Amino acid sequence: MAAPAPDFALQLAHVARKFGAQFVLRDVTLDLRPGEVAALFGGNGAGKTTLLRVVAGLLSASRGEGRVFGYDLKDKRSVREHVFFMTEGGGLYGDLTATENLDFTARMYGLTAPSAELLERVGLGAAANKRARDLSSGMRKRLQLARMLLAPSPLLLLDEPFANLDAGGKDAVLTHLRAAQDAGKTILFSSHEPELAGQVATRTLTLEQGVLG
Ligand SMILES: Nc1ncnc2c1ncn2[C@@H]1O[C@H](COP(=O)(O)OP(=O)(O)OP(=O)(O)O)[C@@H](O)[C@H]1O
Repeated sequence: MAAPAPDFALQLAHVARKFGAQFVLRDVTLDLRPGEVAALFGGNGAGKTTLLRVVAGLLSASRGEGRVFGYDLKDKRSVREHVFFMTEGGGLYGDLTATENLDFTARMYGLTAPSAELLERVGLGAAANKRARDLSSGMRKRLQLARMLLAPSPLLLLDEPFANLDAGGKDAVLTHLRAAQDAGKTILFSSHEPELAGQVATRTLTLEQGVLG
């Protein structure tokens, strides 16, 4: 691959990933420019989460190359510094309360503790003192959304951000994704909900047979 090209938020060239003998990703090539919002579709087991994990620096590619803001995917430390990866449970500490989880996230990024208003913004004001493990699945998703609002990372990777949310939660995700888009962030998110995803995505991608179309 050519020299780092930081005018791209993400570049993937012929990325493959296998588990055992099975190739889940066969040949994924993708360029995302800063500010693009890409929705990633594909049936169950198509490899969406696997692709997000490769981009997040959590899984290595079996073949191919990629860069995040010019940093080689193999330079996992630099990649992780530029990426926020939102999954339902990832990055949450079950024993800590919602407030403590956000304080921890803020410290991780070298920020001061966020105000209680942040939890209000995602509809979790009443659950501030509940431990993460005692939150419902949708409430954990909202807590993840609050973590995303804190993260200074320029590339946001979101695994099914609309799943397990009620109508208000889905609206909150849309609102905050639009705000992140307005702030110039690049976003790649997987979804099974084309109607919702289409309200924010500037691009749609589909994974099928390990190839991106
Ligand atoms: N760590 C792993 N070890 C072995 N196989 C794995 C591993 N992670 C994922 N897979 C397999 O890779 C395939 C793709 O899984 P992945 O979770 O990426 O799909 P997905 O598109 O996100 O699916 P869904 O829409 O159902 O969430 C599946 O067959 C899955 O079993």
